[in-house]
Amino acid sequence: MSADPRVSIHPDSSVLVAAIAARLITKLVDTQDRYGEATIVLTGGSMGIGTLEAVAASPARLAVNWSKVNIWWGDERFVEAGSAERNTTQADRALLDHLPLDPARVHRPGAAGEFATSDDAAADYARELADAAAQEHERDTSDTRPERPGRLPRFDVLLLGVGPDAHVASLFPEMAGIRETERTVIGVEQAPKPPPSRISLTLPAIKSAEEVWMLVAGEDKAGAVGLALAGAGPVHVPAAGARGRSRTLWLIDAAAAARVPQDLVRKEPASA
Ligand SMILES: O=C1O[C@H](COP(=O)(O)O)[C@@H](O)[C@H](O)[C@H]1O
Repeated sequence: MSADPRVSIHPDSSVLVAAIAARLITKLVDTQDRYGEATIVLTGGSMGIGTLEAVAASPARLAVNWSKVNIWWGDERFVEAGSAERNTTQADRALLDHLPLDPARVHRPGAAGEFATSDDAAADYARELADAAAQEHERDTSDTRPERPGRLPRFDVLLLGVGPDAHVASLFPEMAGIRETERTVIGVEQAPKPPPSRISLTLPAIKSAEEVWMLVAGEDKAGAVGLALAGAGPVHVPAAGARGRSRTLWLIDAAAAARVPQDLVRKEPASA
């Protein structure tokens, strides 16, 4: 089961990242109130890192118990550890280095130099996810949390940027990765956006998340957003396939919203 998309439009990218940060902080606090911990899947790219910077700038971040936040990544660039190209390095600099996280809960995908190929690093990340799922299943004796045995832990919120070509995570249009139905994580080679070697969650793994939030700004993304929301197929428009089990939220700015089908746009009440 997956949730139909809802669209929320903000005037520009700076309002957008501040609004996403506020939502994210609230979501983490609410989830921790309910379950004692919360799990997020981060994304790279302009909006992913902009959102983390906005969280770092918000005094409300102190309301979150960061030592009980589990962190995963939807994709990573398969380059050397510490490279500024890595989504993890950028996230560390933007936010994670400044938080009292529990290192055991921060799950960075492997790097070139640690693994021979992106496939090897992907297989290792898939194992780490499956281990976390098994531990979660053993730990979870309460009846408040749905039973989720399987190869993936519960993802409370999964963030995704969208490229101008409609790629999400490192799932690019027409490439083999977007058609993957069995594995949870794949190695990607010859990605059209540099760097060419990457690791990515697959669409089934993305769709296991409770909530998927699509973060998009800029007029160069308007075509991709319009096609994704008009019901295009995921092989041509990967963003169209990204859905959460209980919520799919498109958080976008006015420029990226230029081609959103009108019936999906939430009408704001007329101002007094
Ligand atoms: O390369 C990547 O691109 C996408 C989109 O990035 P953006 O800068 O166009 O917002 C990003 O979501 C992904 O994590 C990243 O690896």
